[in-house]
Amino acid sequence: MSADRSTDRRGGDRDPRRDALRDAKGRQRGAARSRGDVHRSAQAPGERRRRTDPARTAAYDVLRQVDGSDAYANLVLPPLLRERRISGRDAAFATELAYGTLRLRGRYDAVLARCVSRPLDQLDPEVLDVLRLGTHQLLGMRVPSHAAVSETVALARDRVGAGPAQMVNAVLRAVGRTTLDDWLARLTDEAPDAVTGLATTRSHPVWITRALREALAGQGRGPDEIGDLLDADNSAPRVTLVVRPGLAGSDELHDEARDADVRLEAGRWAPTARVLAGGSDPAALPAVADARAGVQDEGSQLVTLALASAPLEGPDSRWLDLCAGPGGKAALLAALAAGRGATLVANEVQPHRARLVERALRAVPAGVVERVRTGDGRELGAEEPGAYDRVLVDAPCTGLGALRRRPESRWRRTPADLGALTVLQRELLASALDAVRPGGVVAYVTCSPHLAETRLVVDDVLRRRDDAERFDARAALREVLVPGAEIDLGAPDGGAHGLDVQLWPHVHGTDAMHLTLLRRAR
Ligand SMILES: C[S@@+](CC[C@H](N)C(=O)[O-])C[C@H]1O[C@@H](n2cnc3c(N)ncnc32)[C@H](O)[C@@H]1O
Repeated sequence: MSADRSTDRRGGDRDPRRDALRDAKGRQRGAARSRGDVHRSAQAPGERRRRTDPARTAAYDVLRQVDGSDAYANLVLPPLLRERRISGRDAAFATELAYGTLRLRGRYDAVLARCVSRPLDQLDPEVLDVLRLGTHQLLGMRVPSHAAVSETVALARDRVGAGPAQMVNAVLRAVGRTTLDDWLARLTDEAPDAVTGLATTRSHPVWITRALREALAGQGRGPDEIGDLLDADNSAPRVTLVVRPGLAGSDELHDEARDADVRLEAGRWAPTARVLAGGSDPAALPAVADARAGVQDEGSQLVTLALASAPLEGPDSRWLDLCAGPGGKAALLAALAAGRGATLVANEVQPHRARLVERALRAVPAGVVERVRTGDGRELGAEEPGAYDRVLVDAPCTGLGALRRRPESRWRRTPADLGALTVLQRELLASALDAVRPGGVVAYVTCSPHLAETRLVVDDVLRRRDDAERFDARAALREVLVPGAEIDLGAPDGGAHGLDVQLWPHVHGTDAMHLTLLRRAR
Protein backbone atom coordinates (compact mmCIF):
# COMPACT_ATOMS: atom_id res chain seq x y z
CA MET A 1 0.00 0.00 0.00
CA SER A 2 2.60 2.51 1.04
CA ALA A 3 4.71 1.71 -2.05
CA ASP A 4 1.67 2.52 -4.08
CA ARG A 5 1.28 5.88 -2.47
CA SER A 6 4.94 6.83 -2.81
CA THR A 7 4.82 5.91 -6.49
CA ASP A 8 1.93 8.27 -7.04
CA ARG A 9 3.49 11.03 -5.15
CA ARG A 10 6.86 10.71 -6.78
CA GLY A 11 5.27 11.75 -10.13
CA GLY A 12 8.29 12.25 -12.40
CA ASP A 13 7.12 15.60 -13.75
CA ARG A 14 6.84 17.25 -10.33
CA ASP A 15 9.02 20.01 -9.04
CA PRO A 16 9.42 19.26 -5.32
CA ARG A 17 9.50 22.99 -4.54
CA ARG A 18 6.29 23.57 -6.39
CA ASP A 19 3.87 23.32 -3.49
CA ALA A 20 5.94 25.70 -1.45
CA LEU A 21 6.21 28.16 -4.30
CA ARG A 22 2.58 28.11 -5.30
CA ASP A 23 0.60 29.83 -2.58
CA ALA A 24 -0.71 28.14 0.53
CA LYS A 25 -3.79 26.94 -1.31
CA GLY A 26 -1.77 25.33 -4.11
CA ARG A 27 -3.06 28.18 -6.26
CA GLN A 28 -1.15 30.40 -8.61
CA ARG A 29 -0.57 33.84 -7.07
CA GLY A 30 -1.59 36.45 -9.59
CA ALA A 31 -1.08 40.19 -9.43
CA ALA A 32 -4.79 40.94 -9.09
CA ARG A 33 -5.17 38.32 -6.45
CA SER A 34 -2.26 39.55 -4.38
CA ARG A 35 -3.72 43.05 -4.60
CA GLY A 36 -6.90 41.56 -3.09
CA ASP A 37 -9.20 42.95 -5.80
CA VAL A 38 -10.41 39.73 -7.40
CA HIS A 39 -13.89 40.61 -8.66
CA ARG A 40 -15.14 40.99 -5.15
CA SER A 41 -16.71 44.40 -5.33
CA ALA A 42 -18.67 43.72 -8.53
CA GLN A 43 -20.66 40.70 -7.44
CA ALA A 44 -22.90 39.60 -4.62
CA PRO A 45 -21.23 36.95 -2.46
CA GLY A 46 -23.41 34.14 -3.84
CA GLU A 47 -22.42 34.97 -7.42
CA ARG A 48 -18.75 35.55 -6.80
CA ARG A 49 -16.59 34.08 -9.54
CA ARG A 50 -12.98 33.69 -8.64
CA ARG A 51 -10.39 33.64 -11.35
CA THR A 52 -9.66 29.96 -11.86
CA ASP A 53 -6.10 28.73 -11.68
CA PRO A 54 -4.60 28.58 -15.20
CA ALA A 55 -2.71 25.36 -14.42
CA ARG A 56 -5.85 23.55 -13.28
CA THR A 57 -7.83 24.95 -16.19
CA ALA A 58 -5.16 23.73 -18.61
CA ALA A 59 -5.28 20.23 -17.08
CA TYR A 60 -9.08 20.25 -17.36
CA ASP A 61 -8.93 21.32 -21.03
CA VAL A 62 -6.47 18.51 -21.78
CA LEU A 63 -8.77 15.96 -20.14
CA ARG A 64 -11.71 17.24 -22.15
CA GLN A 65 -9.79 16.96 -25.41
CA VAL A 66 -8.57 13.47 -24.52
CA ASP A 67 -11.99 12.23 -23.42
CA GLY A 68 -14.13 14.21 -25.80
CA SER A 69 -12.05 14.25 -29.00
CA ASP A 70 -9.84 11.16 -28.63
CA ALA A 71 -6.76 13.40 -28.55
CA TYR A 72 -3.39 12.28 -27.13
CA ALA A 73 -2.46 14.11 -23.93
CA ASN A 74 1.23 14.30 -24.81
CA LEU A 75 0.37 16.03 -28.09
CA VAL A 76 -2.26 18.39 -26.62
CA LEU A 77 -0.62 19.59 -23.41
CA PRO A 78 2.75 21.05 -24.52
CA PRO A 79 1.31 23.42 -27.19
CA LEU A 80 -1.54 24.40 -24.86
CA LEU A 81 0.96 25.37 -22.15
CA ARG A 82 3.01 27.34 -24.68
CA GLU A 83 -0.04 29.12 -26.08
CA ARG A 84 -1.22 30.16 -22.59
CA ARG A 85 2.31 31.05 -21.47
CA ILE A 86 2.18 28.62 -18.56
CA SER A 87 5.74 27.69 -17.61
CA GLY A 88 8.00 26.61 -14.75
CA ARG A 89 6.32 25.18 -11.69
CA ASP A 90 2.84 25.92 -13.02
CA ALA A 91 3.57 23.90 -16.16
CA ALA A 92 4.91 21.07 -13.97
CA PHE A 93 1.74 21.25 -11.81
CA ALA A 94 -0.55 21.17 -14.86
CA THR A 95 1.43 18.27 -16.36
CA GLU A 96 1.31 16.15 -13.21
CA LEU A 97 -2.36 16.99 -12.72
CA ALA A 98 -3.36 16.05 -16.29
CA TYR A 99 -1.13 12.99 -16.76
CA GLY A 100 -1.59 11.69 -13.21
CA THR A 101 -5.38 12.04 -13.44
CA LEU A 102 -5.42 10.18 -16.78
CA ARG A 103 -3.18 7.36 -15.56
CA LEU A 104 -5.05 6.87 -12.28
CA ARG A 105 -8.53 7.33 -13.72
CA GLY A 106 -9.55 3.72 -12.98
CA ARG A 107 -8.64 4.06 -9.31
CA TYR A 108 -10.32 7.44 -8.99
CA ASP A 109 -13.50 6.31 -10.73
CA ALA A 110 -13.74 3.44 -8.25
CA VAL A 111 -13.40 5.93 -5.38
CA LEU A 112 -15.87 8.37 -6.94
CA ALA A 113 -18.39 5.59 -7.58
CA ARG A 114 -18.54 5.19 -3.79
CA CYS A 115 -19.13 8.92 -3.21
CA VAL A 116 -21.62 9.78 -5.96
CA SER A 117 -25.22 8.69 -5.62
CA ARG A 118 -25.66 8.05 -9.39
CA PRO A 119 -23.69 5.67 -11.64
CA LEU A 120 -20.71 7.63 -13.01
CA ASP A 121 -21.80 7.10 -16.62
CA GLN A 122 -24.91 9.16 -15.85
CA LEU A 123 -22.81 12.22 -14.95
CA ASP A 124 -21.96 14.84 -17.54
CA PRO A 125 -18.49 13.94 -18.84
CA GLU A 126 -17.34 17.50 -18.00
CA VAL A 127 -18.38 17.09 -14.37
CA LEU A 128 -16.74 13.67 -14.15
CA ASP A 129 -13.44 15.11 -15.43
CA VAL A 130 -13.57 17.89 -12.82
CA LEU A 131 -14.20 15.28 -10.09
CA ARG A 132 -11.26 13.19 -11.33
CA LEU A 133 -8.97 16.23 -11.24
CA GLY A 134 -10.06 17.06 -7.71
CA THR A 135 -9.58 13.45 -6.60
CA HIS A 136 -6.04 13.35 -7.98
CA GLN A 137 -5.19 16.51 -6.04
CA LEU A 138 -6.66 14.99 -2.87
CA LEU A 139 -5.25 11.47 -3.14
CA GLY A 140 -2.30 11.66 -5.55
CA MET A 141 -0.64 15.04 -5.03
CA ARG A 142 0.51 16.99 -2.04
CA VAL A 143 -2.10 19.72 -2.45
CA PRO A 144 -3.71 20.62 0.90
CA SER A 145 -7.28 19.27 1.02
CA HIS A 146 -8.98 22.64 1.46
CA ALA A 147 -7.14 24.00 -1.59
CA ALA A 148 -7.83 20.92 -3.67
CA VAL A 149 -11.56 21.23 -2.94
CA SER A 150 -11.97 25.00 -3.20
CA GLU A 151 -9.88 25.36 -6.37
CA THR A 152 -11.65 22.47 -8.05
CA VAL A 153 -15.04 23.88 -7.08
CA ALA A 154 -13.96 27.20 -8.61
CA LEU A 155 -12.96 25.34 -11.77
CA ALA A 156 -16.35 23.58 -11.81
CA ARG A 157 -18.18 26.89 -11.39
CA ASP A 158 -16.18 28.39 -14.22
CA ARG A 159 -16.44 25.49 -16.65
CA VAL A 160 -19.67 23.64 -15.87
CA GLY A 161 -21.81 26.02 -13.76
CA ALA A 162 -22.88 26.76 -10.19
CA GLY A 163 -25.24 23.77 -9.76
CA PRO A 164 -22.69 21.07 -10.59
CA ALA A 165 -20.10 23.00 -8.57
CA GLN A 166 -22.12 22.36 -5.39
CA MET A 167 -22.22 18.68 -6.15
CA VAL A 168 -18.44 18.71 -6.85
CA ASN A 169 -17.93 20.35 -3.46
CA ALA A 170 -19.92 17.68 -1.63
CA VAL A 171 -18.33 14.75 -3.47
CA LEU A 172 -14.76 15.96 -3.06
CA ARG A 173 -15.31 16.52 0.65
CA ALA A 174 -16.47 12.90 0.88
CA VAL A 175 -13.43 11.69 -1.10
CA GLY A 176 -11.05 13.66 1.14
CA ARG A 177 -12.49 12.29 4.38
CA THR A 178 -10.69 8.97 3.73
CA THR A 179 -6.93 8.61 3.22
CA LEU A 180 -5.48 7.03 0.09
CA ASP A 181 -4.32 3.97 2.04
CA ASP A 182 -7.79 3.47 3.49
CA TRP A 183 -9.40 3.89 0.07
CA LEU A 184 -7.02 1.30 -1.40
CA ALA A 185 -7.74 -1.13 1.43
CA ARG A 186 -11.47 -0.70 0.88
CA LEU A 187 -11.22 -1.15 -2.91
CA THR A 188 -9.14 -4.31 -2.39
CA ASP A 189 -11.61 -5.70 0.18
CA GLU A 190 -14.60 -5.01 -2.04
CA ALA A 191 -13.07 -6.44 -5.25
CA PRO A 192 -14.60 -9.74 -6.38
CA ASP A 193 -11.14 -11.31 -6.95
CA ALA A 194 -7.43 -10.55 -6.62
CA VAL A 195 -6.89 -9.49 -10.25
CA THR A 196 -9.80 -7.05 -10.13
CA GLY A 197 -8.46 -5.68 -6.84
CA LEU A 198 -5.02 -5.10 -8.38
CA ALA A 199 -6.52 -3.63 -11.55
CA THR A 200 -8.71 -1.20 -9.58
CA THR A 201 -6.16 -0.08 -7.01
CA ARG A 202 -3.35 0.17 -9.60
CA SER A 203 -5.63 1.72 -12.19
CA HIS A 204 -5.38 -0.66 -15.13
CA PRO A 205 -8.16 -2.37 -17.09
CA VAL A 206 -8.71 -5.93 -15.84
CA TRP A 207 -7.88 -7.47 -19.23
CA ILE A 208 -4.52 -5.67 -19.34
CA THR A 209 -3.71 -6.66 -15.75
CA ARG A 210 -4.44 -10.28 -16.62
CA ALA A 211 -2.38 -10.14 -19.84
CA LEU A 212 0.60 -8.54 -18.08
CA ARG A 213 0.51 -11.15 -15.33
CA GLU A 214 0.50 -13.92 -17.93
CA ALA A 215 3.37 -12.23 -19.78
CA LEU A 216 5.45 -12.08 -16.60
CA ALA A 217 4.94 -15.78 -15.96
CA GLY A 218 5.46 -16.64 -19.64
CA GLN A 219 8.80 -14.82 -19.74
CA GLY A 220 10.35 -16.50 -16.73
CA ARG A 221 9.39 -14.02 -14.03
CA GLY A 222 7.17 -14.38 -10.95
CA PRO A 223 3.52 -13.47 -11.54
CA ASP A 224 3.73 -11.83 -8.09
CA GLU A 225 5.76 -9.03 -9.72
CA ILE A 226 2.54 -7.74 -11.23
CA GLY A 227 1.95 -5.12 -8.49
CA ASP A 228 5.40 -3.60 -9.06
CA LEU A 229 4.88 -3.61 -12.82
CA LEU A 230 1.52 -1.83 -12.55
CA ASP A 231 3.05 0.70 -10.15
CA ALA A 232 5.88 1.34 -12.62
CA ASP A 233 3.29 2.03 -15.33
CA ASN A 234 1.89 4.74 -13.07
CA SER A 235 5.18 6.65 -12.78
CA ALA A 236 6.40 9.06 -15.43
CA PRO A 237 9.59 7.71 -17.07
CA ARG A 238 12.85 9.65 -16.94
CA VAL A 239 13.76 11.21 -20.27
CA THR A 240 16.50 9.23 -22.02
CA LEU A 241 18.55 10.35 -24.98
CA VAL A 242 20.34 8.23 -27.56
CA VAL A 243 23.72 9.49 -28.68
CA ARG A 244 23.92 8.17 -32.22
CA PRO A 245 27.38 6.61 -32.57
CA GLY A 246 29.69 8.45 -34.92
CA LEU A 247 27.22 11.34 -35.25
CA ALA A 248 27.63 12.91 -31.80
CA GLY A 249 30.77 12.50 -29.69
CA SER A 250 30.59 12.23 -25.89
CA ASP A 251 32.77 15.32 -25.29
CA GLU A 252 30.82 17.35 -27.80
CA LEU A 253 27.53 16.38 -26.14
CA HIS A 254 28.95 17.11 -22.71
CA ASP A 255 29.88 20.65 -23.81
CA GLU A 256 26.51 21.23 -25.45
CA ALA A 257 24.71 20.00 -22.32
CA ARG A 258 26.72 22.34 -20.11
CA ASP A 259 25.96 25.30 -22.39
CA ALA A 260 22.22 24.46 -22.51
CA ASP A 261 22.00 23.81 -18.74
CA VAL A 262 20.99 20.18 -19.33
CA ARG A 263 22.36 17.60 -16.86
CA LEU A 264 22.99 14.14 -18.34
CA GLU A 265 24.00 10.86 -16.72
CA ALA A 266 25.24 7.67 -18.38
CA GLY A 267 22.51 5.11 -19.04
CA ARG A 268 22.33 1.96 -16.95
CA TRP A 269 22.41 -0.52 -19.82
CA ALA A 270 23.06 0.93 -23.27
CA PRO A 271 26.39 2.60 -24.04
CA THR A 272 24.50 4.97 -26.33
CA ALA A 273 22.08 6.15 -23.58
CA ARG A 274 22.20 9.37 -21.56
CA VAL A 275 19.55 9.99 -18.94
CA LEU A 276 18.29 13.50 -18.30
CA ALA A 277 19.16 14.16 -14.66
CA GLY A 278 18.04 17.76 -14.47
CA GLY A 279 18.07 21.11 -16.18
CA SER A 280 15.99 22.29 -19.05
CA ASP A 281 14.38 20.76 -22.12
CA PRO A 282 16.62 18.28 -24.02
CA ALA A 283 15.35 19.85 -27.26
CA ALA A 284 17.60 22.77 -26.29
CA LEU A 285 20.63 20.62 -27.14
CA PRO A 286 21.96 21.31 -30.63
CA ALA A 287 22.66 17.56 -31.02
CA VAL A 288 18.95 16.80 -30.51
CA ALA A 289 17.85 19.69 -32.72
CA ASP A 290 19.95 18.40 -35.62
CA ALA A 291 19.32 14.65 -35.01
CA ARG A 292 22.83 13.60 -34.00
CA ALA A 293 21.07 12.55 -30.79
CA GLY A 294 17.40 12.01 -29.99
CA VAL A 295 14.95 11.14 -27.25
CA GLN A 296 14.68 7.34 -27.14
CA ASP A 297 13.86 4.79 -24.46
CA GLU A 298 16.89 2.76 -23.37
CA GLY A 299 15.08 -0.50 -24.16
CA SER A 300 14.57 0.62 -27.76
CA GLN A 301 18.29 1.35 -27.97
CA LEU A 302 19.20 -2.06 -26.54
CA VAL A 303 17.12 -4.11 -28.96
CA THR A 304 18.49 -2.12 -31.91
CA LEU A 305 22.10 -2.54 -30.72
CA ALA A 306 21.47 -6.28 -30.23
CA LEU A 307 20.26 -6.70 -33.81
CA ALA A 308 23.24 -4.76 -35.20
CA SER A 309 25.72 -6.87 -33.19
CA ALA A 310 24.10 -10.31 -33.50
CA PRO A 311 26.60 -12.83 -34.93
CA LEU A 312 26.42 -13.17 -38.70
CA GLU A 313 28.47 -15.14 -41.20
CA GLY A 314 29.09 -13.82 -44.69
CA PRO A 315 28.31 -10.37 -46.09
CA ASP A 316 26.92 -7.71 -43.79
CA SER A 317 26.32 -4.76 -46.06
CA ARG A 318 22.54 -4.20 -46.49
CA TRP A 319 20.17 -3.61 -43.60
CA LEU A 320 16.40 -3.09 -43.64
CA ASP A 321 14.04 -1.45 -41.15
CA LEU A 322 10.65 -2.77 -42.26
CA CYS A 323 8.40 -0.60 -40.00
CA ALA A 324 10.51 2.49 -39.49
CA GLY A 325 8.17 5.38 -38.60
CA PRO A 326 8.86 7.73 -36.89
CA GLY A 327 12.48 6.69 -37.22
CA GLY A 328 14.09 6.38 -33.77
CA LYS A 329 15.49 2.89 -34.34
CA ALA A 330 16.22 3.59 -38.02
CA ALA A 331 18.43 6.54 -37.03
CA LEU A 332 20.38 4.39 -34.56
CA LEU A 333 20.67 1.57 -37.11
CA ALA A 334 21.86 4.01 -39.80
CA ALA A 335 24.50 5.47 -37.47
CA LEU A 336 25.73 1.93 -36.69
CA ALA A 337 25.60 0.97 -40.40
CA ALA A 338 27.71 4.05 -41.24
CA GLY A 339 30.40 2.83 -38.85
CA ARG A 340 30.35 -0.64 -40.39
CA GLY A 341 30.30 0.26 -44.08
CA ALA A 342 26.70 -0.98 -44.49
CA THR A 343 23.65 0.75 -45.96
CA LEU A 344 20.06 0.99 -44.71
CA VAL A 345 16.66 0.90 -46.39
CA ALA A 346 13.94 2.31 -44.11
CA ASN A 347 10.36 1.34 -44.98
CA GLU A 348 7.15 2.84 -43.57
CA VAL A 349 3.58 2.44 -44.80
CA GLN A 350 2.22 5.83 -43.75
CA PRO A 351 3.53 8.71 -45.89
CA HIS A 352 3.52 11.27 -43.05
CA ARG A 353 5.47 8.87 -40.85
CA ALA A 354 7.90 8.16 -43.70
CA ARG A 355 8.60 11.92 -43.75
CA LEU A 356 9.36 11.73 -40.00
CA VAL A 357 11.83 8.93 -40.79
CA GLU A 358 13.57 11.18 -43.31
CA ARG A 359 13.84 13.90 -40.67
CA ALA A 360 15.20 11.45 -38.09
CA LEU A 361 17.88 10.35 -40.59
CA ARG A 362 19.05 13.83 -41.57
CA ALA A 363 22.36 13.69 -39.66
CA VAL A 364 23.41 10.36 -41.21
CA PRO A 365 26.30 10.70 -43.70
CA ALA A 366 25.32 10.72 -47.36
CA GLY A 367 25.21 7.32 -49.03
CA VAL A 368 24.37 5.34 -45.87
CA VAL A 369 20.59 5.55 -46.27
CA GLU A 370 19.88 3.82 -49.57
CA ARG A 371 16.29 5.05 -49.47
CA VAL A 372 13.24 5.73 -47.35
CA ARG A 373 10.58 3.58 -48.98
CA THR A 374 6.92 4.38 -48.45
CA GLY A 375 5.03 1.12 -48.80
CA ASP A 376 3.47 -1.93 -47.23
CA GLY A 377 6.14 -3.96 -45.49
CA ARG A 378 4.10 -7.11 -46.10
CA GLU A 379 4.95 -6.87 -49.80
CA LEU A 380 8.64 -6.13 -49.45
CA GLY A 381 9.73 -9.73 -48.88
CA ALA A 382 8.19 -10.85 -52.17
CA GLU A 383 9.56 -7.80 -54.03
CA GLU A 384 13.13 -8.18 -52.75
CA PRO A 385 13.61 -11.81 -51.64
CA GLY A 386 16.86 -12.58 -49.83
CA ALA A 387 18.16 -9.03 -50.41
CA TYR A 388 19.17 -8.02 -46.87
CA ASP A 389 21.66 -9.19 -44.24
CA ARG A 390 19.90 -7.75 -41.20
CA VAL A 391 16.21 -6.87 -40.90
CA LEU A 392 14.34 -5.12 -38.10
CA VAL A 393 10.60 -5.72 -37.70
CA ASP A 394 9.52 -3.22 -35.02
CA ALA A 395 5.93 -4.27 -35.41
CA PRO A 396 2.83 -2.13 -34.86
CA CYS A 397 1.42 -3.37 -31.53
CA THR A 398 -0.89 -2.52 -28.64
CA GLY A 399 1.90 -0.57 -26.90
CA LEU A 400 1.12 -2.25 -23.57
CA GLY A 401 4.81 -1.99 -22.77
CA ALA A 402 4.80 1.80 -22.91
CA LEU A 403 1.74 2.63 -20.79
CA ARG A 404 3.76 4.95 -18.53
CA ARG A 405 4.52 7.12 -21.55
CA ARG A 406 0.97 7.47 -22.88
CA PRO A 407 -1.27 8.27 -19.92
CA GLU A 408 -4.60 7.63 -21.65
CA SER A 409 -3.71 4.66 -23.84
CA ARG A 410 -4.64 1.92 -21.35
CA TRP A 411 -8.26 3.15 -21.42
CA ARG A 412 -8.41 3.26 -25.22
CA ARG A 413 -7.05 -0.16 -26.06
CA THR A 414 -9.46 -3.11 -26.13
CA PRO A 415 -8.86 -6.85 -26.43
CA ALA A 416 -10.42 -6.56 -29.90
CA ASP A 417 -7.34 -4.58 -31.08
CA LEU A 418 -5.26 -7.71 -30.67
CA GLY A 419 -7.00 -9.64 -33.44
CA ALA A 420 -6.07 -7.35 -36.34
CA LEU A 421 -2.63 -6.51 -34.95
CA THR A 422 -1.51 -10.08 -34.48
CA VAL A 423 -2.49 -10.96 -38.07
CA LEU A 424 -0.46 -7.97 -39.32
CA GLN A 425 2.47 -8.88 -37.06
CA ARG A 426 2.59 -12.42 -38.50
CA GLU A 427 2.51 -11.11 -42.06
CA LEU A 428 5.24 -8.55 -41.42
CA LEU A 429 7.50 -11.12 -39.75
CA ALA A 430 6.95 -13.58 -42.62
CA SER A 431 7.84 -10.82 -45.12
CA ALA A 432 11.00 -9.97 -43.14
CA LEU A 433 12.08 -13.62 -43.21
CA ASP A 434 11.57 -13.60 -47.00
CA ALA A 435 13.58 -10.37 -47.35
CA VAL A 436 16.62 -11.62 -45.41
CA ARG A 437 19.25 -13.75 -47.14
CA PRO A 438 20.00 -17.30 -45.97
CA GLY A 439 22.24 -16.91 -42.91
CA GLY A 440 20.92 -13.37 -42.28
CA VAL A 441 19.31 -12.13 -39.08
CA VAL A 442 15.81 -10.82 -38.34
CA ALA A 443 14.89 -9.02 -35.11
CA TYR A 444 11.20 -9.20 -34.19
CA VAL A 445 10.50 -6.36 -31.74
CA THR A 446 7.36 -5.06 -30.01
CA CYS A 447 6.79 -2.46 -27.32
CA SER A 448 4.30 -4.86 -25.83
CA PRO A 449 4.98 -7.90 -23.64
CA HIS A 450 1.58 -9.46 -24.48
CA LEU A 451 2.25 -13.13 -25.28
CA ALA A 452 -0.20 -13.01 -28.20
CA GLU A 453 1.94 -10.29 -29.84
CA THR A 454 5.33 -11.74 -28.96
CA ARG A 455 6.00 -15.40 -28.45
CA LEU A 456 2.82 -16.68 -30.10
CA VAL A 457 3.42 -14.63 -33.27
CA VAL A 458 6.96 -15.97 -33.62
CA ASP A 459 5.96 -19.57 -32.77
CA ASP A 460 3.18 -19.47 -35.30
CA VAL A 461 5.32 -18.06 -38.12
CA LEU A 462 8.07 -20.59 -37.42
CA ARG A 463 5.54 -23.44 -37.40
CA ARG A 464 4.57 -22.56 -40.97
CA ARG A 465 8.07 -22.55 -42.43
CA ASP A 466 11.19 -24.68 -42.11
CA ASP A 467 13.79 -22.13 -43.27
CA ALA A 468 14.18 -20.07 -40.08
CA GLU A 469 14.99 -20.58 -36.40
CA ARG A 470 15.17 -18.59 -33.17
CA PHE A 471 18.54 -17.96 -31.62
CA ASP A 472 19.82 -16.54 -28.37
CA ALA A 473 18.68 -12.92 -28.15
CA ARG A 474 19.63 -12.80 -24.47
CA ALA A 475 23.28 -13.52 -25.30
CA ALA A 476 23.23 -10.95 -28.11
CA LEU A 477 21.78 -8.33 -25.78
CA ARG A 478 24.34 -9.05 -23.06
CA GLU A 479 27.11 -8.43 -25.63
CA VAL A 480 26.03 -4.82 -26.17
CA LEU A 481 25.58 -3.72 -22.53
CA VAL A 482 27.80 -1.10 -20.93
CA PRO A 483 30.88 -2.91 -19.57
CA GLY A 484 30.24 -4.56 -16.21
CA ALA A 485 26.42 -4.27 -16.34
CA GLU A 486 24.64 -7.37 -15.00
CA ILE A 487 21.14 -7.68 -16.37
CA ASP A 488 18.41 -9.93 -14.96
CA LEU A 489 16.51 -11.32 -17.95
CA GLY A 490 14.35 -13.80 -16.00
CA ALA A 491 14.66 -17.52 -15.40
CA PRO A 492 16.76 -19.30 -18.05
CA ASP A 493 13.99 -21.78 -18.76
CA GLY A 494 11.34 -19.07 -19.07
CA GLY A 495 10.13 -17.51 -22.32
CA ALA A 496 10.80 -19.45 -25.51
CA HIS A 497 13.41 -21.69 -23.87
CA GLY A 498 15.21 -18.70 -22.39
CA LEU A 499 16.17 -17.28 -25.81
CA ASP A 500 13.90 -14.23 -26.10
CA VAL A 501 14.44 -10.94 -24.30
CA GLN A 502 11.62 -9.26 -22.43
CA LEU A 503 12.50 -5.99 -20.72
CA TRP A 504 10.29 -4.54 -17.97
CA PRO A 505 9.73 -1.05 -16.51
CA HIS A 506 9.79 -2.32 -12.91
CA VAL A 507 12.98 -4.37 -13.38
CA HIS A 508 15.03 -2.48 -15.97
CA GLY A 509 13.50 1.00 -15.91
CA THR A 510 12.84 0.68 -19.66
CA ASP A 511 9.66 0.24 -21.65
CA ALA A 512 8.56 -3.43 -21.79
CA MET A 513 10.31 -4.09 -25.11
CA HIS A 514 10.31 -7.60 -26.52
CA LEU A 515 13.06 -9.00 -28.76
CA THR A 516 13.22 -12.30 -30.61
CA LEU A 517 16.19 -12.94 -32.92
CA LEU A 518 15.74 -15.30 -35.87
CA ARG A 519 18.17 -16.65 -38.43
CA ARG A 520 17.18 -17.63 -41.93
CA ALA A 521 18.57 -21.13 -42.30
CA ARG A 522 18.52 -21.47 -46.08
C1 LIG B 1 6.16 0.43 -33.47
S1 LIG B 1 6.11 1.55 -34.78
C2 LIG B 1 7.80 1.59 -35.29
C3 LIG B 1 8.64 2.51 -34.46
C4 LIG B 1 9.99 2.79 -35.10
N1 LIG B 1 10.72 1.58 -35.36
C5 LIG B 1 10.83 3.72 -34.26
O1 LIG B 1 11.68 3.25 -33.50
O2 LIG B 1 10.65 4.94 -34.38
C6 LIG B 1 5.38 0.63 -36.06
C7 LIG B 1 5.31 1.34 -37.37
O3 LIG B 1 4.86 0.40 -38.35
C8 LIG B 1 4.08 1.09 -39.28
N2 LIG B 1 3.29 0.09 -40.04
C9 LIG B 1 2.05 -0.36 -39.80
N3 LIG B 1 1.69 -1.23 -40.73
C10 LIG B 1 2.73 -1.35 -41.59
C11 LIG B 1 2.95 -2.07 -42.79
N4 LIG B 1 2.01 -2.89 -43.28
N5 LIG B 1 4.12 -1.92 -43.42
C12 LIG B 1 5.06 -1.09 -42.93
N6 LIG B 1 4.90 -0.36 -41.82
C13 LIG B 1 3.76 -0.49 -41.16
C14 LIG B 1 3.29 2.05 -38.44
O4 LIG B 1 2.78 3.11 -39.24
C15 LIG B 1 4.34 2.49 -37.43
O5 LIG B 1 4.98 3.65 -37.89
